[in-house]
Amino acid sequence: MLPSIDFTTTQAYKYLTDHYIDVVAESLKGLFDADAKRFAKFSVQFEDILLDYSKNRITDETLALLMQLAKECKLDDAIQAMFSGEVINATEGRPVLHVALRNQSNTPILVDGKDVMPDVNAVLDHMKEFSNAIISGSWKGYTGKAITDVVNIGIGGSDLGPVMVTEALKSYKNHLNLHFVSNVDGTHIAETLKGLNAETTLFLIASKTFTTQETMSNAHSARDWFIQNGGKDGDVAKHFAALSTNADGVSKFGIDTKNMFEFWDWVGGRYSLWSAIGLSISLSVGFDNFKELLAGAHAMDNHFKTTPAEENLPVILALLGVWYNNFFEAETQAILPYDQYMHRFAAYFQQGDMESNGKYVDRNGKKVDYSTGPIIWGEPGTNGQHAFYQLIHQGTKLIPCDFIAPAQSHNPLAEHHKMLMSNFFAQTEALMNGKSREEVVAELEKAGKSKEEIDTLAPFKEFEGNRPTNSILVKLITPRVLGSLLAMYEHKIFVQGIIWNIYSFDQWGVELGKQLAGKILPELKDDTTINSHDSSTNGLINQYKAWR
Ligand SMILES: O=P(O)(O)OC[C@H]1O[C@@H](O)[C@H](O)[C@@H](O)[C@@H]1O
Repeated sequence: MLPSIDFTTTQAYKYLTDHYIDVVAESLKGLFDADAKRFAKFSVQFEDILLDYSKNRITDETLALLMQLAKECKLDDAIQAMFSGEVINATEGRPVLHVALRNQSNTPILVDGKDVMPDVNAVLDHMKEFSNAIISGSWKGYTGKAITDVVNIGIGGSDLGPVMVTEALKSYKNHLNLHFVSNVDGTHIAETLKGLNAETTLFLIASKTFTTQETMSNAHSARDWFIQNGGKDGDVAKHFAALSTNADGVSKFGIDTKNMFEFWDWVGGRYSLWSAIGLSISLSVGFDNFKELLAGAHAMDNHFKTTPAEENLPVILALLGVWYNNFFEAETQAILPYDQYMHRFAAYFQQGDMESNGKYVDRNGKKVDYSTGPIIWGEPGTNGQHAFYQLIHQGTKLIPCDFIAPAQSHNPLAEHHKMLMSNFFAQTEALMNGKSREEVVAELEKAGKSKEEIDTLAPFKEFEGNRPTNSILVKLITPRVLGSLLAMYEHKIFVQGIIWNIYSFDQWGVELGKQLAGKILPELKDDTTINSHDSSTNGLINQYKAWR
């Protein structure tokens, strides 16, 4: 059982409410001027990851109060409850044990009194054996040729993680061509299959439930394509594998359960890249690198479980997020990786964070009267700079940003990486310091502008600064570092869910749309005029029918 505490009734929350008034009056620039040790004080290193959170609108007291808040919300008990396999996903009646999937120290983790580690390890062994066979070419397609292309068919958590990681680790990639099909829009699979050869293509049907409409439709279309292109029913086993918790569904589809890579209902979809759902990752970068990814996550799990809150990366990030979300009323959180390989990182955590903490009902079933999960968004730097940073610098909204960058590049071309990094450093400095009226005026004077021109232009060129950022500087994006980074954000989300007293591991909010689509689909079969909905929905459906 998770503790259930309304964080707005804690002592710490009351103190933070008063303390906020003082902090709002402070400038980050002033806080840095007043304390030469601010960076040393507000930064923490874990292996090859340095988190600098000094450019946040906090003081020693803020941090102490946020830590007190975590304590009053019984965060330690909640962490203990998750790692020990308690049923903390209460609305689905399940434990939450993605940490078991990367539990490289193999300590027993019990679910209903049974250690899950032997099963976890057996699937990892199966993934290793299969990956090696496909990569080495010893696994042959139906005409005796080796596999050249792998198509992962899945959506949500069965897509976003594998896509993001295979992109982030592209420099570790082998000769296999990876493709990902998620959208039910036929364009996605049709465009993917163009140019593929059925003799050398392997399909991974990735679905925890094996019932998801998009994935099942794409899987059936893939099988039809396979048969139309020369494969026989009996050849399916050589070209289709399933990653799922649903053995019945898999065999009904016609995939040999020998080619099924199992996982369990205690793995949430958006936390499943560490499970069999990660098979595409293992195929793309090799099993050893996949294992390194798991090892990095495991190291972060241990850090999260055992490190005092003051030094604990996920806890610090989470509490800073609460500070902005609930006191500064920030609505969003930007994730800005200065690494092209990580271009799907923010998209991945859109699901990770927003599906976990986008809830307005607390763990007592009551509607909350405070703000919960933020809107997560972001694009890689420097592209974002030339698109939406205007609003971050001079807009009316406060947008806390996480800047992430590797000190070393996998592609050290000429001056590229230095240029990239100069932007990474410059942006957080600019957001913090801004540019005062005096500086603007001096610059315009130097450029020879008249007094009148200066008076007109100056307000537009001023930056008030004081905009908070975290800098996450890593040595190099390796599988291990990536694993740690991902686990760091996962645990951040967990901590915030505990503070906000919500259930972070269900996703009932995605069901209603699915249900209604299920009702509407039969209505689209023929051209009968529809009048069973509101006038807008009827009007749209009927116009669609007229135009199709
Ligand atoms: O892996 P499945 O069962 O096909 O589910 C895919 C996705 O389906 C969505 O409906 C869920 O909201 C996601 O959490 C999930 O990842």
